[in-house]
Amino acid sequence: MNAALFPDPAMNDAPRLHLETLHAAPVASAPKLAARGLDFHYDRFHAVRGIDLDIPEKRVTALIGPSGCGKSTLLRVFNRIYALYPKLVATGEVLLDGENILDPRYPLNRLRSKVGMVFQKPVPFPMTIFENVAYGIRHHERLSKGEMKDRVEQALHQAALWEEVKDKLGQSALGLSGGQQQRLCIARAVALRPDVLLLDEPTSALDPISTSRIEQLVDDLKRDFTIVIVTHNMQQAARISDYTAFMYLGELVEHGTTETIFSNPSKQQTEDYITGRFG
Ligand SMILES: Nc1ncnc2c1ncn2[C@@H]1O[C@H](COP(=O)(O)OP(=O)(O)OP(=O)(O)O)[C@@H](O)[C@H]1O
Repeated sequence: MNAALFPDPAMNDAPRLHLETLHAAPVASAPKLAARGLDFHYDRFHAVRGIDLDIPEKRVTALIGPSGCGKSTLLRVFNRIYALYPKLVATGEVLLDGENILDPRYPLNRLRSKVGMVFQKPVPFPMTIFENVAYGIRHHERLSKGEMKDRVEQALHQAALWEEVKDKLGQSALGLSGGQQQRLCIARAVALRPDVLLLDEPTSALDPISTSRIEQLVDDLKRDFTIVIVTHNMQQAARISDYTAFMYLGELVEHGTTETIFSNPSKQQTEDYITGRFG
């Protein structure tokens, strides 16, 4: 299905979870990220099957589906992280701005700077808050001390963490709360100024208040980044995503605007899942 033909939910004034028919203009631009005939094998296990999916630019796309359906695998293929391990094979294409990132000639360094990832459990490096953010930047760019300071501050602002840490940048990141650590991981990712942010269940280890801060943050970040988020939480998908893709047993069952998927899905399986009849 082609997201370019979908109405653009972000152009609609209706608040989230207000499930009305949209009358917004279609998204005209080419997708930022797209899977074409994508398959993935863990050795002999065929985990992702024939996925065709368009991810629109500067929008939030949620990947939902029951445990083991391949959401995290698909997300990991989007930044070729699987390439670190033997016997893991992706075939087909993942196009980032039209270029196939699965092509081994696509430089991994470039990919890492364009596609950032945040994992389920926040894992700060055992170093200072400042160094956590600066570390990745040093791998990709040569900045003066002043430029680095500005860049770290900007990333911490973008991750809505600056006010809480500005007076303790030299302290260990391990002393932050779980929610703060996750925002630090988001700061680390956005500090590289990627085009795409992949979030793998970023709130599943967090309390409700931290979860709501991250959700608000995701809504803010989509001004600057294309976001793909894996979530088990249907309410969360409905609250924060513009598009939703429902997967089952490695296949993409249905993909559309979040309003359509939640109010008027075309497949029975989708309806059963979002209404909690299975999964
Ligand atoms: N490293 C691995 N080696 C072999 N099989 C794996 C590996 N990782 C995942 N799988 C299998 O691939 C399938 C998809 O897993 P994946 O983690 O992508 O699902 P998921 O939808 O993200 O699940 P969950 O919601 O529980 O995190 C599952 O059947 C899983 O057992």
